[in-house]
Amino acid sequence: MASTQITKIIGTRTLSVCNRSLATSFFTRNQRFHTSARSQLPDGPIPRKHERLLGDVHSRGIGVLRDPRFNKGMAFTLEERQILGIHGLLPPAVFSMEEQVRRTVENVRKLANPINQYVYMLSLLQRNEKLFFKVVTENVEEMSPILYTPTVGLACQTLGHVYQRPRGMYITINDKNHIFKMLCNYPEHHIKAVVMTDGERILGLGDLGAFGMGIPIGKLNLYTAMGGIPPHQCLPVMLDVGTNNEQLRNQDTYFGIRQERVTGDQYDEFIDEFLAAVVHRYGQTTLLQFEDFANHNAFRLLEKYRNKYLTFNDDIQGTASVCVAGIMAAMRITKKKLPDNTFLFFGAGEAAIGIAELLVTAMTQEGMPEKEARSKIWLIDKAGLLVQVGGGRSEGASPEKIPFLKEHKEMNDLLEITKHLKPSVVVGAAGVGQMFDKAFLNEMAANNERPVIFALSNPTSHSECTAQEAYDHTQGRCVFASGSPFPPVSYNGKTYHTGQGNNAYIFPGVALAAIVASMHHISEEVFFIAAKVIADLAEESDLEMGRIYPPLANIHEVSTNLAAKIVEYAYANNIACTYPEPVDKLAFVRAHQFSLEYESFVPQVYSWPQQK
Ligand SMILES: NC(=O)C1=CN([C@@H]2O[C@H](COP(=O)(O)OP(=O)(O)OC[C@H]3O[C@@H](n4cnc5c(N)ncnc54)[C@H](OP(=O)(O)O)[C@@H]3O)[C@@H](O)[C@H]2O)C=CC1
Ligand SMILES: CC(=O)C(=O)O
Ligand SMILES: [Mg+2]
Repeated sequence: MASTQITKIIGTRTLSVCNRSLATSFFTRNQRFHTSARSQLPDGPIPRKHERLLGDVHSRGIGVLRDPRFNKGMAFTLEERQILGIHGLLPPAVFSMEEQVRRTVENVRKLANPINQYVYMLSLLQRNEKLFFKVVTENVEEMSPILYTPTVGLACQTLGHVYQRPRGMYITINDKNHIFKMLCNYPEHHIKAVVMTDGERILGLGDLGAFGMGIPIGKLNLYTAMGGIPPHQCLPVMLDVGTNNEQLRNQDTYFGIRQERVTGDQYDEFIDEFLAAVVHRYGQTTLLQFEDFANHNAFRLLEKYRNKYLTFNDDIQGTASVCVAGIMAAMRITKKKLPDNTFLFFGAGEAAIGIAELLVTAMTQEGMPEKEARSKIWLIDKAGLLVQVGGGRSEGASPEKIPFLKEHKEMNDLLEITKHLKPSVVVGAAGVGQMFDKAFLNEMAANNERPVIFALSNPTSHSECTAQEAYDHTQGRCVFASGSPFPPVSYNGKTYHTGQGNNAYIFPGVALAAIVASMHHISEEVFFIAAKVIADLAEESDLEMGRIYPPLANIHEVSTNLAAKIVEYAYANNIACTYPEPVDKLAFVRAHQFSLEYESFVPQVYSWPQQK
């Protein structure tokens, strides 16, 4: 023969059938085939670790259809059906992925009830992963309210009914001292990101215990749909230490441990052990995202671990970033500089304090001394305005509130405070719905030509006001954003598409960068960079229609560009461990993203160059 014919095989299943070693390499390299891998592979039996990894890959026949990572439903071609031994197991028609996407969207629309839509989509994920992510990514504005806020809140509240199949890991306080062994039960070996919650502050819905698992699952679905992070690299975790929600504990469908929350040293040791076990199992640069922990744990755990692990708190830092981005973009409408404003926060928790701190950074970058920047920011908590009152208040204030305490008389009525302080920017982040009423919004409009009003609390039922209310009661002059999405608003013959001030604009891009660059840790500066990138990506046409964020429909591209900027920062500041440094950061990021297209299972033939 003039040239040696070999088979280049695309598609892990066929590959595994022909050559186990090659399949191992193929799979561990994120489904990118390298011919050079052949010589690097050890002979003999594949180590146990890979055996499990390849467990499903060996199967032909019905197993292919039952594995969501490889199933294409009726998109398998006749040739593939024959090769894989599934011919006859499907109806004869062959549909394209585009047809499948269209039909899925139609089916979702037919289900008017959001929770049914959520269940439908999650069962698609459990059936056909590629199709799920293709549908969500290409229809993100329509799908995000179903898979994320507000419906995910409802899904968490009813998770006992909605639960279908295992996803992620449930680790309880009773598993202390065994967590590493438990992690070894997880079938994926290449986890790069863990999103975990203990369920104590789920959105604005309070303590939902183990039902809070809906949130890490939802966030990680967005990692892939909005950031292109491969789903097999993501692990959602519920850290179940009990729940203080007695009603929930007594529900017959409740599936968490039925006891009050464990606190103190036991809790801390549990979290410590979990984090150490994760990095022991998956490596020091595994990203650890804290999500929806209660305030009393969130701040201190962030302080404890921020320089020890690759970690961030989404509710504090991600929210800060997206809100400051929104405020910066809003300044292009109000024509003010940040230091020209008075900021008032309704709420002084994770979200509000995180935003306030990043605002201080932003104002100091504009040349304002820190003390003066802090003087521009006022916060309200359950006890009213954060004031010092002869030092009495500071005794009770948590450490993160102290830098914002003011020497001022006590006040606790939002309207009175607004009349008195005349803020130009108000941010609602207390998790209490309907606090921005007509009188309050009228007052904001009376004091400002373009009042900036953010109603960040989630889900929609906890939003401080609706978009329609904000426009109606400010004569259409407000600059509005909300944590949960609102449909377009009509006021005085004009339609406004309001922006979603949600950390979903931040965490997929930050996580993508952290993963691909194997960042050592995530500094505060990363969130400031992210805020600037997102603020700049809002175009004049967005601002004109009332939207201070780039359209959610573009979020995959937005996250990709954001990640590239952060990767650049990471290499410039020596916190990237991936070697060598890529020249083209954007191309580097794209090369790591999950492909939304089906892979072919048909072997392709090519020739080696003729040997002389
Ligand atoms: N849009 C987004 O991307 C995000 C939105 N959020 C939303 O923000 C909300 C708050 O979250 P988070 O900051 O983490 O929660 P926290 O529990 O940390 O903070 C809540 C804050 O609101 C204050 N508060 C509660 N009730 C009242 C009241 N009746 N009057 C005045 N203040 C009150 C609390 O006061 P005290 O300190 O006295 O207890 C606390 O300061 C939630 O709805 C959450 O969904 C959160 C993260 C991201
Ligand atoms: C969006 C989010 O993280 C929250 O509401 O908690
Ligand atoms: Mg959250």
